[in-house]
Amino acid sequence: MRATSAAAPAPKLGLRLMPSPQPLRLLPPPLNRGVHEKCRKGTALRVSSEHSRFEVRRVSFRPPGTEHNLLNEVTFSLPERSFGLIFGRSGSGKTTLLQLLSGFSKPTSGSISIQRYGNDGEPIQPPEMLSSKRVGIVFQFPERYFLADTVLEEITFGLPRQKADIALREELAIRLQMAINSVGLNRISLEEDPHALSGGFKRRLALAIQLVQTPDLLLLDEPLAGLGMIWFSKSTYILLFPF
Ligand SMILES: Nc1ncnc2c1ncn2[C@@H]1O[C@H](COP(=O)(O)OP(=O)(O)OP(=O)(O)O)[C@@H](O)[C@H]1O
Repeated sequence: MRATSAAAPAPKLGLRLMPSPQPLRLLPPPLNRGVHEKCRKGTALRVSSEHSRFEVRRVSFRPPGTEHNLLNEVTFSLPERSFGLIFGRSGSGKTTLLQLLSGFSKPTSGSISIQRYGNDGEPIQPPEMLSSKRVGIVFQFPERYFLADTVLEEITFGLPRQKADIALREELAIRLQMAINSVGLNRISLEEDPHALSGGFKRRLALAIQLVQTPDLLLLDEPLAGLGMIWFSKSTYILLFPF
């Protein structure tokens, strides 16, 4: 991935791909019993290697009314169920790139899409644009976007209400409980005012809001800034194994 200004050399951005937390979990445990049975009986097993990638191709961005590109021909791709880290010096364009990935801004040129590949590694359908509804983002200062009076209202703000059937309500309740527990919000009252929380708990709340929504792409802008080492390792674990 590279990012350079059109006129002057701009600070470089980088991308690191983290190993997928469960790259080889092809079959859930109940099916594994069936697999062993089939293996014993000598039945052939077919494992599909169809997969998707999130692809950013030659993305440039120039804010309206300016003369220089903030990003120039940024290219990278992320396999499904993986974890990438964008790094670079202050002012190198990390936040600008996240805004493009989230759909808040449109690239001046280039494309951002999901591409599905078949067993032979070839694309099996045209690239799909990722709807901004399926992208979650935790901003650098998430409290600026808090709207509700209590922690619970803030987490449930975007969830379906009256129209949801019983099954969906049950699923939402489970997701809610898991999100609250996994970020450690169960240690405080859900009646607290979100703005009165400590900086660390504001970040936990912002992450819980996104975990409940189960986005296809989760973007975090400096998610670990201001958090202690223990929370650093815990939140990394949460990001790799959300539920
Ligand atoms: N709309 C805009 N018009 C002109 N310049 C802009 C605009 N938005 C951002 N910039 C400039 O683009 C550069 C990249 O900003 P950006 O916030 O993306 O960097 P960053 O890598 O996230 O920085 P930091 O690590 O300090 O948060 C900065 O120099 C910023 O001032």
